Amino acid sequence: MRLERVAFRYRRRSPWVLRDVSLSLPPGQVTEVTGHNGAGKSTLLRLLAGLRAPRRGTIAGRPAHVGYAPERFPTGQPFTVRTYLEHMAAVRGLPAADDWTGRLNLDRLRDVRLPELSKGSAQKLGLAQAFAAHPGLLILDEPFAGLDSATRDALPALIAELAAEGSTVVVSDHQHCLDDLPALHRLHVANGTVTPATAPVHAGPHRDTADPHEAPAPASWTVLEVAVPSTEAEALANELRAQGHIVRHRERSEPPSAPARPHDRMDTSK
Ligand SMILES: Nc1ncnc2c1ncn2[C@@H]1O[C@H](COP(=O)(O)OP(=O)(O)OP(=O)(O)O)[C@@H](O)[C@H]1O
Repeated sequence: MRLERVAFRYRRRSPWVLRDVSLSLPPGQVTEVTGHNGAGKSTLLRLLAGLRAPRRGTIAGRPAHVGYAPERFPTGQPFTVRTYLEHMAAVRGLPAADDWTGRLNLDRLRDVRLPELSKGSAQKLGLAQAFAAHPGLLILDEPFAGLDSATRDALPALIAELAAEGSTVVVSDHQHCLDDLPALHRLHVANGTVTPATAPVHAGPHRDTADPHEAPAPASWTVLEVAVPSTEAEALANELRAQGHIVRHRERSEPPSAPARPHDRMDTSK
């Protein structure tokens, strides 16, 4: 898929959101899109998905099947999760695919009506319908926002799986949850332009607001292991992520024994 000198603004006299954007998105590539609030990430994703047409320039080679999960999934529709996914499959001429509800931890909500879904569950349904589209192009707009830890941790592997099957995947993700994916391609949106971001965009405790062109990555990283009761894990993980830290989630049935002496602390620099 190729964008050639694409420019876009929402209204004829409003400011240009994107100007002169040229880029290629090959099959099987996962691309992370970053940029400040209001930079134009969602706009770029809507153009890629075909929901908006460029005012200038061309977009060529868009795959026939596009899966798109918006930043905020609309829940005003009069369906249950199950009937919504069945309708979407029918509209697309595909068999109803149940497996994505299971893989996105939505199974127990299959008979819940959309307006009754929590924000995170609605987000998962948006992802399920996008994955179920058998997409040659998968567009996910801030998919990690509002997800529970288990789904957040599972999502990169699901994205990588689709890419391995040949899908072109584009994800806006200001939390950098995809940084562990090998061969992740990065684009940065700023001032109406879209440029490759070559280095990993880690900028320490304030990653959410960091600009890769302004904030150098720290020289070294320390991995701390913190054990908390499961009931407190999600709140703490969200708090740490909000501060810009990278958080991984691992369940244990037994509490780890507390270190007996100060030098027993686990403090591993990498
Ligand atoms: N439907 C719309 N009509 C008019 N202007 C819009 C519309 N959607 C977005 N904009 C404007 O386009 C610009 C880019 O918005 P966009 O949502 O693409 O940015 P973003 O990088 O995704 O921001 P965020 O990180 O806050 O989601 C902003 O100035 C925004 O106000």
